[in-house]
Amino acid sequence: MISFEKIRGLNGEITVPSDKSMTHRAFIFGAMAKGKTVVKSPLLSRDTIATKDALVACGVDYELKDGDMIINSKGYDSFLEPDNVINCENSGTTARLLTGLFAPQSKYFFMTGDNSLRKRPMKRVIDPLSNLGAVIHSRRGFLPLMIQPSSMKGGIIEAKVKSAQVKSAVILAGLQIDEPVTYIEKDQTRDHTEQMLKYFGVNLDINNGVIEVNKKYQLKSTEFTVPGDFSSAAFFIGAALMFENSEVVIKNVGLNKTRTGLLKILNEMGAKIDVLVTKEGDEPIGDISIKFSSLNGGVIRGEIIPNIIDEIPLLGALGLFAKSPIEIRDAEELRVKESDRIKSIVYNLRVVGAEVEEYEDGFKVYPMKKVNDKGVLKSFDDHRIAMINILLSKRFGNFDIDSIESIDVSFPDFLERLKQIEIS
Ligand SMILES: O=C(O)C1=C[C@@H](OP(=O)(O)O)[C@@H](O)[C@H](O)C1
Ligand SMILES: C=C(OP(=O)(O)O)C(=O)O
Repeated sequence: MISFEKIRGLNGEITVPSDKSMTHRAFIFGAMAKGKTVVKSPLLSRDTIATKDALVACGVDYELKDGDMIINSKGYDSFLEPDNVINCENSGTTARLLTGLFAPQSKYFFMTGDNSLRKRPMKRVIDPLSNLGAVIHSRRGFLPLMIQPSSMKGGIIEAKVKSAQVKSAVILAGLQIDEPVTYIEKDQTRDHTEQMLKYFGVNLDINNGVIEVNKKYQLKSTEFTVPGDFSSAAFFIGAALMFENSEVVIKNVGLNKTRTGLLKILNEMGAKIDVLVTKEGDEPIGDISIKFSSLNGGVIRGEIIPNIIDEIPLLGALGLFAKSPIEIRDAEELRVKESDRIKSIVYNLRVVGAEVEEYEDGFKVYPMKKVNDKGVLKSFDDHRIAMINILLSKRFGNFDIDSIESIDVSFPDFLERLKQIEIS
């Protein structure tokens, strides 16, 4: 059990850890490319280390030097067959992307994960990869799974779920297959795989949600710098809007437009947010400034949902402080994250005293009327829920949290960085 003193606000300039999604991909692409790749300022957290360790098991060399990851690889045609089970730990991105990477390898791979990951669906990647000829056995669509040698062929895959991980798994397989592989998604999901492949010398044909991997590609080794993680920055953006007297600048954040929907939503709700782009390009970077502002509520649904998927629980917490309810719909994907994030956020907002309605695909949070005297917030072993609980605990001062250990998945030094800008 842990509790925090109440704070009054946040003030100052801060940076956030490097992007988790981009670090996973940089580690994977660096392993696929022949030669030496330098990944500058990667995120070193439980999730990204799981990806690196899996690739070390395939014979790829990773060396950390002054905070940069130096990858030496003979290329994906020379991966070794791991002689043990690969543990993807807590990381859905590791499990889904590596299933796509390994499926065409004509080797045996055994994969598992921690208690949370073993409950998360893998059928969503097994089915499309099997349609391309992969042979994958799983425990009823969940980890553990086994990939068996097969001969994969081209094909057209239509997205059944709004998931960048599924899209990326199909692309990673497609890059190793001689025949064309096409992936069609109706709702745009984060496109780091497509954008970052350009840095590794691969330009995919992309048109209106149709992504074509036309042939087998070899990746070129390169140098890639990972910017700050927008989803981690979101906690400071949210905090600045939860604590009056706040004024925060978050430096060097990745601003890929398939990730920053939260800014658009908050702007529409009346938040004072400015963005200064410091580097244009396929993966733009910039500084985000936020001043405390009171928000109007609203209904959020439709195609923006995949863009804000990891920030939705935080939006729920902001609903407590808005002038009218915040309602989220079309977000059923939240139910299969590290925890059932609809259940988790609804539970915690009720602990602090909020009126909340739960729906199969979302929730509705009413503005806070009366704060409960005390209670225990639960993190459900979910890093993003744990960080929201820390903010709620510091905002109200009278709630304990059962555990915050899970934050090492994406933001190991969250408390230390928050402390740098706290006004007590
Ligand atoms: O591709 C990625 O790096 C991710 C995609 C999203 O998951 P889904 O693909 O399951 O939506 C997101 O929630 C996760 O944090 C990271
Ligand atoms: C859902 C998340 O990650 P993953 O799916 O990689 O476990 C997340 O970081 O919020």
